[in-house]
Amino acid sequence: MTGPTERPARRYDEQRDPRPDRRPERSSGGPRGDRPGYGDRPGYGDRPGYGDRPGYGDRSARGGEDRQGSRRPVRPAVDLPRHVAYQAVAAVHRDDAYANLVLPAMLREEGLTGRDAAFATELTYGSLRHTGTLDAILTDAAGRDVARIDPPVRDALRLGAYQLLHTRVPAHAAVSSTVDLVRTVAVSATGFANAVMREVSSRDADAWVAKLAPSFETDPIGHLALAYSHPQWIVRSFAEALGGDLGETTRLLIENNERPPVHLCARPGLADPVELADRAGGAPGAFSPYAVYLGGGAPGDLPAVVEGRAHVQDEGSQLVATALAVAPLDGPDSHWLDLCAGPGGKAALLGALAAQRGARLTAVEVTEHRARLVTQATRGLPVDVLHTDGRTAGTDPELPEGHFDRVLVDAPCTGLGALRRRPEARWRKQPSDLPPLTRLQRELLVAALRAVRPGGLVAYVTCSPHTVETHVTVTEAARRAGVPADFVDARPLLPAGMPGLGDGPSVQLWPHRHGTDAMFLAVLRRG
Ligand SMILES: C[S@@+](CC[C@H](N)C(=O)[O-])C[C@H]1O[C@@H](n2cnc3c(N)ncnc32)[C@H](O)[C@@H]1O
Repeated sequence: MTGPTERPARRYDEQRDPRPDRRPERSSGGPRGDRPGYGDRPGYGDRPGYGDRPGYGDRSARGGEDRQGSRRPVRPAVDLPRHVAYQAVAAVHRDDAYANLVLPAMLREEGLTGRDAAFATELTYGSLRHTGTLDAILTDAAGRDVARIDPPVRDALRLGAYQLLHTRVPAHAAVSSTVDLVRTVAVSATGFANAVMREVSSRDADAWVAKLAPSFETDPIGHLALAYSHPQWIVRSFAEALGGDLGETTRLLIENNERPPVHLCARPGLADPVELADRAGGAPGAFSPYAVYLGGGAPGDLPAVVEGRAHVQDEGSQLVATALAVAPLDGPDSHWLDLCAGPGGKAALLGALAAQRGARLTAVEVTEHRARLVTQATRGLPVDVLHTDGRTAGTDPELPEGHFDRVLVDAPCTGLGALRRRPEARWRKQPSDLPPLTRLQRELLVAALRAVRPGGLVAYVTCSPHTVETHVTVTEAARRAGVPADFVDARPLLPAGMPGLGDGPSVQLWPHRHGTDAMFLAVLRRG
């Protein structure tokens, strides 16, 4: 069993690109001083271990002076990409921020583009994904539990260790830039940081895994968790959903550590995916007739997205929403319902399909802010947004019993199927999240079965493959619904020839098999 193999071909050697003139400043009158969200943000100083240190860019913290106060030539402190990566990682750990939200904002604010933006992104996402393994290595290298290292120093060391073990940044550059970074946040810890980084650099990633991971033979889950940086309970749940196949589980873990492409949905009747792919420099999707794959860039700036003819949406999400729309149905077919609609990706696709079919979609969302997002996402489409609790479906006069022909329950879930898109998520989720979520999932599905008409269809969807959120929830809800419900084979509702769909009747998509998020789909027909 080998360790992580992720080694981007990108070289980033600060020796070649020091950019001293682009160093961020945090002087009192400078642009950073009064900017919310960075060093002077409200609350920054309240957190133990973060706030009481010299801020980044403070010259006294940059190595311009030694301990005796004598001047040495001022060296560049930290290049802007590393600085931004550090700030993003610190915000994730300090403020519970989401990397995919804070990082783009920081990149924009700092004017980082192209290779610099790619490097900052790689460092941020990579070190967050690999946190579990990096922490085990840092604990060993430091000779003390990583939890006992000051948070700012710990974040800097994680970034440094990531560069050493998972990028082609030369070791000397990774070590010296990390020490420089530590100097800006905890000047007294530079010697410690230097020693830890040198120790980390004494082995490559595979050798560290060989040293620290339990053997695959005696503890396969523990081994995979450390080798591929996932919590053990998540590895166990993936292995279970994959029928105990640890080879496949390994491929999934590897895929979760890769940066996924952006997927667009060309809204049916409003955009042509081939044309959109041409214009956006992407490629049409492999499975969804509406999908376009992009290598990166800023999809929100594309004219088709700005004009509401396309939206960003994982191909798996497109496939499960489309499956509900194409499932054969006898009788009327004009009332569609999306019971968990926010922020509106599937409602937008279903709304566009409803427009072509003379149907109308009711989109329900319990959170006001997210209900507003649904309204924005579905503007111009035959969609009515209802800000209410979906569990009232079948009893609420606006969501009458037996009224709807097709119902989607895209249930709130742990999101374990989308870990590749949310680098920090795997460390935030807990097994204790499951019981309240599965109760809610069951109640929403029971409500959906009340609201659908006899003969009508309900699609139950999660972006989690955890069997408690998928098979157990569906089976339990069908049992408790109080109306008859039969499983429909969901496999023929996906594009012909799509491989790896299993034995049915439900379908589990996988990043390593299909290149999609791990979406689960079960389709029920009310008797
Ligand atoms: C997985 S997300 C749905 C994603 C959405 N279908 C899309 O494609 O953009 C689940 C949504 O259900 C909402 N939700 C949670 N509990 C709900 C409830 N009781 N009734 C209605 N919506 C609920 C959450 O706020 C969240 O927006």
